[in-house]
Amino acid sequence: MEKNAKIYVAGHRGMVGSALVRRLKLEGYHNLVVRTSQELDLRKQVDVAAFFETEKPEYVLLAAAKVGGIQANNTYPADFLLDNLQLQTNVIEQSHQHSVRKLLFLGSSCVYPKMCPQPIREEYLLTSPLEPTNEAYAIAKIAGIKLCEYFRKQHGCDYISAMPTNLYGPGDNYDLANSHVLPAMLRKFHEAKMNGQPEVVIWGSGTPRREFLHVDDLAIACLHLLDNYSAPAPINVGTGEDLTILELAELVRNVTGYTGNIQLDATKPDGTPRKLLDVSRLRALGWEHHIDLREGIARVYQESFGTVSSVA
Ligand SMILES: NC(=O)c1ccc[n+]([C@@H]2O[C@H](COP(=O)([O-])OP(=O)(O)OC[C@H]3O[C@@H](n4cnc5c(N)ncnc54)[C@H](OP(=O)(O)O)[C@@H]3O)[C@@H](O)[C@H]2O)c1
Ligand SMILES: C[C@@H]1O[C@H](OP(=O)(O)OP(=O)(O)OC[C@H]2O[C@@H](n3cnc4c(=O)[nH]c(N)nc43)[C@H](O)[C@@H]2O)[C@@H](O)[C@H](O)[C@@H]1O
Repeated sequence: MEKNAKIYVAGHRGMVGSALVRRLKLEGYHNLVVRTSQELDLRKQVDVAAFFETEKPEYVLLAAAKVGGIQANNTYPADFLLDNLQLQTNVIEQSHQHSVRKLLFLGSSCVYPKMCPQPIREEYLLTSPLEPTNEAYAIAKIAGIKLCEYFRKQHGCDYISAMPTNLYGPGDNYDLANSHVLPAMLRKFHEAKMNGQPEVVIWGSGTPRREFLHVDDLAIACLHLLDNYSAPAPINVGTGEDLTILELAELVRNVTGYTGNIQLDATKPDGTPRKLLDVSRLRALGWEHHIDLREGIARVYQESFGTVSSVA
């Protein structure tokens, strides 16, 4: 991308969108277009069309979405399917209508089948059933991947799809009911330490394995893909390393300096047993992650809770 290119970052106040804006500015891109959801509800087709007609962006980074952790996905499946289908379809269609030069669509590792061989290669998409707790969100994301693929096939549009693993970083959601596991654990362990609580309860069996990537590493990967990737297939973005939820809890306990016990709540769902991404395709393009998980958690803990980690 040229440094003066007009770039629309959809979802710029979110965790991913704000990381993209920080990285774009750092790399000297200054012609950025942004709108909050209050200013432009991307679910409204007419408003999205008017926005593209006025702004005519050259590049689109689609980081707006309805996002949440396992419980939010499982509780509000109609919202997750409908909101995401509407907003992504409007943005992708209007990008075509207004001759956007390149679009990056953000999917998620949950698009892959529940019982995928590990590590997950991009070609495993749509080979067997999805994990039920996030089926609605995954179906919306698969529709987005396919819409990008089909616009490329039918109209020659340079639309690409990145599949990030579970992300964390500045600007994460810390709501205990709707957040992802890492921000939830940071908050739970921090509050337990501050309040002198004897135990912290974490959800499920503790045995599912997850892979975590700092959102600043993701932002670098996204810009790298915009310059170096042009193909219909989605491309995985992750570290290629995972750990169990119980191991993660021990890591977060250690970072926060909490000394109490960890209790498991088996009434809560585990979700998919494992979703480790095969990141060889992206590595072959010259990208590697830089932020180690322990270092990243310590950094986020300090930024979000104003507390220096005991192990940083
Ligand atoms: N978080 C993860 O672990 C993770 C993992 C893999 C992939 N991803 C993908 O990364 C992308 C961004 O996720 P995130 O974690 O950054 O989510 P987030 O922090 O919740 O941010 C989402 C953003 O989307 C915007 N948005 C939502 N509904 C909208 C609407 N109707 N109209 C306009 N804007 C709307 C919001 O804008 P306002 O702030 O203005 O309301 C918000 O800033 C998503 O596509 C997600 O699938 C995330
Ligand atoms: C990246 C996102 O991943 C999401 O799946 P998924 O990794 O299971 O989402 P998380 O909500 O991060 O949960 C990951 C694992 O951590 C366990 N866990 C333990 N304690 C907690 C807690 O306090 N809060 C939360 N949230 N989990 C907790 C949870 O049961 C699950 O096994 C999908 O639902 C989304 O669609 C999206 O793809």
